[in-house]
Amino acid sequence: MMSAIATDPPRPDSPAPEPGAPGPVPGGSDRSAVRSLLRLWPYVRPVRARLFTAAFVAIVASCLGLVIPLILKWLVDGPIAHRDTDGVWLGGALLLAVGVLEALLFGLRRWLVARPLAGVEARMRAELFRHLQRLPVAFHDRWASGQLLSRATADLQLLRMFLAFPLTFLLVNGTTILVGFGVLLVQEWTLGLVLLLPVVPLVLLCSVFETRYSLAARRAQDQIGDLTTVVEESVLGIRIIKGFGRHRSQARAFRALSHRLLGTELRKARLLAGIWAMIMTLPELAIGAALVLGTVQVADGELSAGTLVAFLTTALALRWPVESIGFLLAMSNEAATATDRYFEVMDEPLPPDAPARASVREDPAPSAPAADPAPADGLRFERVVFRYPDAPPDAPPVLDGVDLHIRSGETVALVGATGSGKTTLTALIPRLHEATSGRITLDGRDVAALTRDELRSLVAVAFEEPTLFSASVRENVLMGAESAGEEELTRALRVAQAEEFVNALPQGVDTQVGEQGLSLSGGQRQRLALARAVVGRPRFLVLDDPLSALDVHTESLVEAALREVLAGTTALVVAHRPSTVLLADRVALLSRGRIAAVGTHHELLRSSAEYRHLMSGEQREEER
Ligand SMILES: Nc1ncnc2c1ncn2[C@@H]1O[C@H](COP(=O)(O)OP(=O)(O)OP(=O)(O)O)[C@@H](O)[C@H]1O
Repeated sequence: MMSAIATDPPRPDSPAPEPGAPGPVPGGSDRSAVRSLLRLWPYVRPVRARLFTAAFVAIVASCLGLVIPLILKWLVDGPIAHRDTDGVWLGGALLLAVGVLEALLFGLRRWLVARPLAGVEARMRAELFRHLQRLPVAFHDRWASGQLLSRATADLQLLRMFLAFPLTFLLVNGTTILVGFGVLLVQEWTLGLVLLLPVVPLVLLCSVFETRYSLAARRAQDQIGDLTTVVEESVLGIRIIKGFGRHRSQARAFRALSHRLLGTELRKARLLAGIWAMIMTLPELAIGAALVLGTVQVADGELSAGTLVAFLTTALALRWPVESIGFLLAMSNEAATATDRYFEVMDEPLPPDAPARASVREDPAPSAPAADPAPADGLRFERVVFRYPDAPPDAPPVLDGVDLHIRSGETVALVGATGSGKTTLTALIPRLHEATSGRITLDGRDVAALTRDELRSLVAVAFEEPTLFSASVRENVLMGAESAGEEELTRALRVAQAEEFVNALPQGVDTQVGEQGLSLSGGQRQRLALARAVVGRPRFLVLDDPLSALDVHTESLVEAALREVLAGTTALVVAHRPSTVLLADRVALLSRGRIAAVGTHHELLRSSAEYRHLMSGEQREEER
């Protein structure tokens, strides 16, 4: 994955804007938080009954709070005015009962939503992970890993919080405000209208706030992704950082990013503080005005003291629902942004399993009839062109018409200058990248027409940079062929000359080799990766310089064992060293995007100056 800073999909590696600068928001001006949030419905659907029940319970609980002013009115105008002690006790008991019931109902609401919403979060995370696993390598080349991590963690947490809290409470508080104003207008409509006065300016302010806050929220969430990338790279690259004494520059990069994030968070806080100040001040002013007017009306005998008490208590009970709107909107905005970020990844189309491209091709190769595939035709590249999707448009393709036939059972070494496209060519066989044009056939079958499973069962790969997972040696090797038994595992380890060092590990093949196999040496990791490639006795084997990290002695031992494996398979082996080249029956020279020469090692030494130059190490050896 790229080390990069992301803000603007679909190029998540574009630089983040400066703090304060308007950040890009997906969908541009027509982005709607509601439309974004509606996309969560398929995930919420299975738990809708619980969510609606919880919302209903919360509405009942919240509206119960509005009964308290009515009891107070009855208390003031009735028992208190008539000095009826029993009535006062009854009123007190009623108030207590309503309060306790309200608390119990809010507790029930929380119980109702907690488990289902954790389930929604887990399901969304699992689907994101599954999608990420199936997205093509080109996608992962483009996206910074921290951006993906933050989507899978922080953004999904935000979504769960939104579903648990703001979603319900926007509904609950909205209903409470409506019912409350209804009660106020019924009690004394003139005073009710005074309280309604701030509504228009508040709605306008909220809509301005929403637009500004969503920009800041998007920027903050992208910056968290950038920060995650830096932390992840600093941890994974700790050896390089220490080896080159780069702590300070890494710390500087981290500080710069966290400073940007701080700026964005402060902007969010300022926006929130502004809207909150308005949301708190305007209703307070209206309540103050209503209090003065109401007191005058009571003094004039136009209004009972109980009604005024009930009116003001209802108005005060509505303070929290009104005041909460600001941060509920803020949280909803962040959730909408998190939803956008989540679906940016989920909307990335998956490559079709077996594209129709192969079957509708206009120029089928005569050597590979689709209806009757030639058995044991080996591996063929036919006019294969490949250009990286993110390469500049004027750059020449990395592969520009590769033609090569590796006969069944043959091993061909692929040789070329560094950067000539050898790794790229090998990556096209298991379709880690799709060829831009041309085709690759395995025993006459176009790889583009094979399903991923078929392809994986035919081809095994080992790359120069061996990746091991935090699992046991056994699990790492058997990843190459899950059905392989103990015998196959031992054979594969023997071929890769890994048996001895694996047996010396504390728990042998059951030893956990840690994240990226960091507890093993480079050569040991490379041998386990090689064992993984050969364990399933694949029909086609693709090895990208698999012995580069081995010492000369181990290399010759691995080569001797590998010869046996290669004898029974069709293989393409990227080779930098003459010793690896000698494993092959023939050598193909990749130059300027094409196969410039094919022949045995000695034929090419005679006929190709470029090959002689590349193999000059061996020449020196021969001279010696
Ligand atoms: N993900 C990518 N996006 C764009 N260009 C890429 C990408 N990966 C590799 N390239 C470019 O493609 C070209 C071929 O790279 P490749 O890794 O296939 O070369 P190679 O022959 O295997 O090199 P080496 O011998 O050094 O391993 C290089 O110019 C490289 O910069």
